[in-house]
Amino acid sequence: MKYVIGVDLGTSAVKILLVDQHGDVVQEVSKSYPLLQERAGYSEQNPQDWVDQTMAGLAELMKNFTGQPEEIEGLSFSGQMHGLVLLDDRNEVLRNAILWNDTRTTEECQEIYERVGKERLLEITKNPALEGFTLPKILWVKKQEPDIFAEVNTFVLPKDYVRYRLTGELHMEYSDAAGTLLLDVAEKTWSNEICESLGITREACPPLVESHAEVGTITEEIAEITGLSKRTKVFAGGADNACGAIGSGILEDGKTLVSTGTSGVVLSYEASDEKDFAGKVHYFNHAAPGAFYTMGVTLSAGHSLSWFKDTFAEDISFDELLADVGDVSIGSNGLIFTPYIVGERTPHVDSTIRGSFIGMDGTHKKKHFARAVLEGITFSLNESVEIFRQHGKEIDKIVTIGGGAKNETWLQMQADIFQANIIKLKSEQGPGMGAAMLAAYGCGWFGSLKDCADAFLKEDKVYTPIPENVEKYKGLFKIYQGVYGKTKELNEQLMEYRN
Ligand SMILES: Nc1ncnc2c1ncn2[C@@H]1O[C@H](COP(=O)(O)OP(=O)(O)O)[C@@H](O)[C@H]1O
Ligand SMILES: O=C(CO)[C@@H](O)[C@H](O)COP(=O)(O)O
Repeated sequence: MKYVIGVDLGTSAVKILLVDQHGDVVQEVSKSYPLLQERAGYSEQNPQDWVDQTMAGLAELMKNFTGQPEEIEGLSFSGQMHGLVLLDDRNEVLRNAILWNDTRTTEECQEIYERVGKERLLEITKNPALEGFTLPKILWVKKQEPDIFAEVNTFVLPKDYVRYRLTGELHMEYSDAAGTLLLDVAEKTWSNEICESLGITREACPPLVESHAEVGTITEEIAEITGLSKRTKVFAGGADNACGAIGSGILEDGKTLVSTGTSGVVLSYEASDEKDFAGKVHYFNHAAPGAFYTMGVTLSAGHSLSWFKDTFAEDISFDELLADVGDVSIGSNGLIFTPYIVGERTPHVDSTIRGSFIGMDGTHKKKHFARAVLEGITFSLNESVEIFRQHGKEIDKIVTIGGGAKNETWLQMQADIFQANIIKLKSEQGPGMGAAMLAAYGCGWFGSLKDCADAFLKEDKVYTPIPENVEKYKGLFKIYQGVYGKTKELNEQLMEYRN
């Protein structure tokens, strides 16, 4: 038998899938690492934690693998997007990575608009300046940590760094480069204009490759530590949402995906770069050759749920926490949650807004709060679904992936709130599967990613909207939408009290 490995470097954990030639997941290993939140709005991780946990995960997987290491022909990556990893001239890491959900860079976003121009930025990158993207983080380090900035030789994104440590080769690929705000998305080149306007040297931008490009093999040292063969080919991989799209078969027009990982994403396939969403949703290069995708992002989807669990129910599992949410009626007995616990991106680009529980009542128990959290996250995602519908997209079927797809009540809730059939695949690990598929395609097992998707992806269950629930949620969604405007000013006033 032949195998490939997909490594998904998520925000909560690295998830590693061993996938056989038929597309069956024969082993799955997950290793978590901490999120470092030193101050409100800050979010960092130590790149060494990613490397250590990836090695540990690969070693565990190989220990349980009964075949020969050489049967694993290829390995590829999916990675949390936008995170800034700064390297010196020996490719040593200069500081903790600043992540996609870090919102300290509002001033730098303004600077980008002033120097490049809002319209011009949208023309080149197809995206607005958002705090989470990489370029404002580079500018923040330049201004706030000049000594570190003086040492910078190059910058990469999270999975690029881990791939470098496995192969000794340093690259970035287009789907992740698109999220830096330094790429000319249509031309697929680093933008000289943006680099020059903001004083970033072109040499700091790493070489660009396609997602299915073979970039090297496992080094001897890593082969020894993990048990992998040093002949295993390593392919560049893609941004986690691009890989999630591949791993969910979002490879042609009309296909939509919802992901509930740490972030939440509603993603739609685009055959060209020519649509105009006026920057309301992100517009990036797909990891499938020549294609694109658009997406709306909820900054704290699974993160809201894990925050709630860690704060109020630390000692129980997600399954225990959610065991009785199905007994609570729609609307959580008059309780609404907005998931803005680190600010928001879609539809409200706002780093100051924070979350709320509205309608707390003396009768509410933990199960009401837990259900309200699920409902609030799903309402937030529905705002992205609405933007797509307003731009003419027909959305009657959505593939669902990510940690949140493990819960049946949540999946039915998605069907009722999105008013669409929700398709759960056999594996909810879309990004890891997408990475494995890039390796399978790169190894030449299939003529196209679409052929690979047809062979690998299997539907498990479909959740259809229940008309009575749909009606109830329509009213609640309107109330939810009102909360942002009513809490915006209050949150601005609270700013001075935040650490
Ligand atoms: N059994 C479960 N039921 C519902 N949600 C879950 C469950 N297990 C994990 N989650 C949610 O999934 C999130 C992690 O999803 P994942 O796709 O692995 O994220 P990431 O790729 O960002 O690391 C957690 O933050 C948590 O909220
Ligand atoms: O910032 C974005 C997309 O623009 C996030 O979606 C990150 O890519 C992190 O993904 P997860 O860890 O939640 O999968």
